[in-house]
Amino acid sequence: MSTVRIGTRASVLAKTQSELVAAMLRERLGLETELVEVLTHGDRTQATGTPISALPDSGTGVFVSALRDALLRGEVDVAVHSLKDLPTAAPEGIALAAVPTREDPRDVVVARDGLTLGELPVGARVGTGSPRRVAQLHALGLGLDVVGVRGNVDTRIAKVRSGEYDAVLLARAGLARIGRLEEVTEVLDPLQVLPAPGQGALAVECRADDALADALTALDDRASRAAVEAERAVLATLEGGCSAPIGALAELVEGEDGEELWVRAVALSRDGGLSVRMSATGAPDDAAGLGARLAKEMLADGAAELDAGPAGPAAHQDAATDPATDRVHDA
Ligand SMILES: NCc1[nH]cc(CCC(=O)O)c1CC(=O)O
Repeated sequence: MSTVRIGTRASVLAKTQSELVAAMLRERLGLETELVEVLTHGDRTQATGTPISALPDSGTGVFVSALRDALLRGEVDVAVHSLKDLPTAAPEGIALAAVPTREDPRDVVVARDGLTLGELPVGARVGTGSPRRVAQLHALGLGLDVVGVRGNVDTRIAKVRSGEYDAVLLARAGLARIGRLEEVTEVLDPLQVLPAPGQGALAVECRADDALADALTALDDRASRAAVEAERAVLATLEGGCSAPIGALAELVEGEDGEELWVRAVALSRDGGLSVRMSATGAPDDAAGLGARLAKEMLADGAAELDAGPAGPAAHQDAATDPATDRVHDA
């Protein structure tokens, strides 16, 4: 077979993730690979300084669509994304060929002086562009001053080093992949801060009609796929009924009758003052059904009303992300 062209964004994290998938293709399938950098709409606006909120397609998938376009145009054969950045709608002509083994999905704190969130003084400046993180930070009740931040992982950490922020929140997975785990000063318990649906997982896409789709299933991890299917079903169903920030995490656990999928989810008001939190267990092969049912219960239990309240502090920050998730803000 000829060389597999893997489309990637130009950021360090994106290239590292694409190289990870390239290595799997070489080692497991004996394929030759080549990384092809695709400049996305989001990357261009970052360079020019235009806020993402000012873009016509602000909301979902600013960083995703350019890679998919390159795939559909035949310029690349594989696209690698952070799964949490994908819109829930399935794209025409593109297959989610593999979800490789997921990294630790939890959020982490990178704070000055090795501090945890609980050790930061009242009024400390904590940077995040994610409404999900903003709402959950407020819900902790620590009196933190939550402020918007943009830029890639490096830039965000640098803002703690320079003293501009006392701390930033990031996905552990991104730091693990770029070899910066030593920056972490606290790993957040999902009981307090639930990650974004799909966080820590990669999405390996190809053209639906490409013979490569079959071969790529060798990269798929069953447990990771089941977990993210449940989380994304929670997200898709909640999105249908509210625009509140959402966290969700599913894990395979050993139940009385064998393997079970355990899903936890939260929807919050933007200021974190109100939340609907639920969990459920079910069969891993009904992951999407499980997630959808959980989300419907959440909507019935008040999640549908969450976005009706007055806009909280999240309304004042840089709207760098989709209202409900971490999608769109720069990796
Ligand atoms: N939305 C940005 C984004 N998309 C994926 C990751 C990290 C890697 C991952 O979650 O798989 C990040 C950065 C972050 O949230 O800290």
